[in-house]
Amino acid sequence: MGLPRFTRPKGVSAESSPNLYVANCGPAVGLSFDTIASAFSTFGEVKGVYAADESGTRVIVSYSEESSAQTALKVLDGHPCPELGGRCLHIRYSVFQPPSQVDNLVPVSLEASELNIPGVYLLHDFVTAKEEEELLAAVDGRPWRSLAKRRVQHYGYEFCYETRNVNTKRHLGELPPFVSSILERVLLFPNLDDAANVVLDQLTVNEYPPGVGLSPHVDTHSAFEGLIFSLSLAGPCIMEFRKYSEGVWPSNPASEKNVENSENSSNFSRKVIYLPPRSMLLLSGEARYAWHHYIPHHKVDKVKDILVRRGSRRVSFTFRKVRTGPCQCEFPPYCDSQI
Ligand SMILES: O=C(O)CCC(=O)C(=O)O
Ligand SMILES: [Fe+2]
Repeated sequence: MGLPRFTRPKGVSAESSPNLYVANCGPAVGLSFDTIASAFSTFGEVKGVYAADESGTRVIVSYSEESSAQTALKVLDGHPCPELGGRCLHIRYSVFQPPSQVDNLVPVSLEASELNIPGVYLLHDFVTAKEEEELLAAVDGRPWRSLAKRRVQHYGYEFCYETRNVNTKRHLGELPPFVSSILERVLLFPNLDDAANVVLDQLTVNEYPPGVGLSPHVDTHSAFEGLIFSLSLAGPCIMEFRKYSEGVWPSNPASEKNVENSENSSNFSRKVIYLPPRSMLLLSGEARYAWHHYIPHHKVDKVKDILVRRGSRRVSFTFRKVRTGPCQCEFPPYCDSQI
């Protein structure tokens, strides 16, 4: 049984609720959940008794009616309870805790192969710490454009966030010299069928402050070709992949907002990977065309039971090839060129 999402209120004067946080009570002091439910049912119908935390000495008693919780609190708080071996309970109203910012509930993979999504690859230490420093210095020497929550730079072609597309008629010029060695190195990526065809001509640099992520999206099929490379620098993050059942995936940015923090994940599969600094992610095939990618807006991520702080910033370099004709991918339900 997972822990319920009810906790002890922070202040003393919490609002009344049908859920009680009961301390000095639980399996670790010899009281089973059934015994506790039976004692508390004197005051009304008990919906459930749950561990409040891992201690075994604090429980949540959940009543059907708020009035039952009020009576139980009045009678039992600070008084010995004869039905519980005379124990003196400490009771407060409990409050509903929204889903944790940190605990994503989906285990975070360290390797792309664990995800079982065709077309996702991750290479660790794609650049050295020195190269990372140089790349950061290079972009910090160029003008940033401020968006609502993060800063961006575009090279090759500008990406327009309103249309989620690029104006192919407005070429901004070659990609800057400071990424030349990266462009050469991506050709050596072990998972490319036809390296000769990889001529990346668009670069978006994103700078995320702590707690800022990116809404779930698929890079527009008609805007970019099939390979998307993303280099993570300066700070880590996690990336979630979502595959929506056909027909329910959000087809426009406005509806994406509604699903961003959706608890109702029955409409999509979720997989999560950890992106350490200096790693290069490749999205291709199904991963690029049919899965949304999403960076949760966390300051801290839970990775294999370890809390990993995002750092003062994360800077990503996303390399793509601008598409000149319609997309003819094998994923028509997800393709803006084929709907
Ligand atoms: O920051 C990243 O790694 C991903 C950026 C991204 O998905 C995008 O620019 O479309
Ligand atoms: Fe993207």
